Amino acid sequence: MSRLPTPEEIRAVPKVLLHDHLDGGVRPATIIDLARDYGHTLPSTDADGLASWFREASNAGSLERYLETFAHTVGVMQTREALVRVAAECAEDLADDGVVYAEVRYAPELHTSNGLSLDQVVEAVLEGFRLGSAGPDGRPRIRVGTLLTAMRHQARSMEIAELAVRYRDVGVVGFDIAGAEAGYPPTRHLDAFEYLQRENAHFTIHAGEAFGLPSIWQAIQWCGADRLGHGVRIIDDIAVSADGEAKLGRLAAYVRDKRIPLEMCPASNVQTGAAASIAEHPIGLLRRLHFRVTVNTDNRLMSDTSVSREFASLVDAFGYGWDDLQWFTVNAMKSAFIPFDERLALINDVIKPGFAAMARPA
Ligand SMILES: O=c1[nH]cnc2c1ncn2[C@H]1C[C@H](O)[C@@H](CO)O1
Ligand SMILES: [Zn+2]
Repeated sequence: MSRLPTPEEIRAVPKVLLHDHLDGGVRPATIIDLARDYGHTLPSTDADGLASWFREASNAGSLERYLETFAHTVGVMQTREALVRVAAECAEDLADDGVVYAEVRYAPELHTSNGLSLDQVVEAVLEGFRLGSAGPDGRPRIRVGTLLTAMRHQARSMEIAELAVRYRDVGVVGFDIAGAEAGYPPTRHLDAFEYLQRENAHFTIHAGEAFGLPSIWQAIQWCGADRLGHGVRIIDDIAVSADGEAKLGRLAAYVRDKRIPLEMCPASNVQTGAAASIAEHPIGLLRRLHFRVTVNTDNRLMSDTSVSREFASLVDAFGYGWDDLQWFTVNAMKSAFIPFDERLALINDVIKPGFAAMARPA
């Protein structure tokens, strides 16, 4: 059997990230700087101590408790300067990890408590991504598209959907809803999703993470989601017999047949209790059954992760090789919210040559 990809090799290949929260990936040292400037009290003022605090507090076993940690990132992301800095550093960190295309999401409504308007929040983040994407020669090292998230327990989704459409030609590529899932079904925001469909706009929905099949069913069949954020609970609609044969229910079959992308976030799911461990994560079964699986970070700070680390942990748990990692990457690029010709160019000109050079060195 050929040698498995090593962490360094994984870092070197071109990767694609579709599900990453801006406020879940702030550098600990930056949080400390900003908290000092804005008088925000933190659980630790030492960068390593703060990093461990986030990791441990996020090992909560429930999505609701996991989400409480965001008070310490969102709390320091309330000015234009802070947002530009956090977004620029996010683009740099992703590019350093070898990510060539990323869709990064955040909820503009969470960043207005110091008086910024929703438009000012969006413009600050776009400026940060522009600055952080440029290499030393000025040429972009990474392409970052933004998804605007509405919080599912609030009632501002229509406003945020309109914001996403307003900024669609200058870097915002789609819309999402996030936050506690139980008790806040996607259909609560049906007017926003119907508006986006009339506008020919793209959106994903966090569904099937902390709640089961009804959430996934609503996201797809009522709301018209292009992709599913997490979607792990789709396995509740798949019966696997003792000999390994899988029988798909109607919803699981629909998701697979329609090639609906699943934005899987293994490390995050273990922390929130959506999966017991990486080795038992539904991604193993779903990959085997050829669902359109993609691999994502969700919150790099809370999970102390990166796309490369997620891949490395899957290599460890499932013995994945280069073909699997390329398959996840091409799946993600195919599922991105940028135009088809641009996705194809990244697949043919960047991703495939990058993997070919690594898997079959000259
Ligand atoms: O995995 C998640 N599920 C639901 N909501 C989430 C997850 N990760 C982050 N969020 C929330 C907390 C953030 O403040 C918000 C916008 O990024 O989205
Ligand atoms: Zn998420």
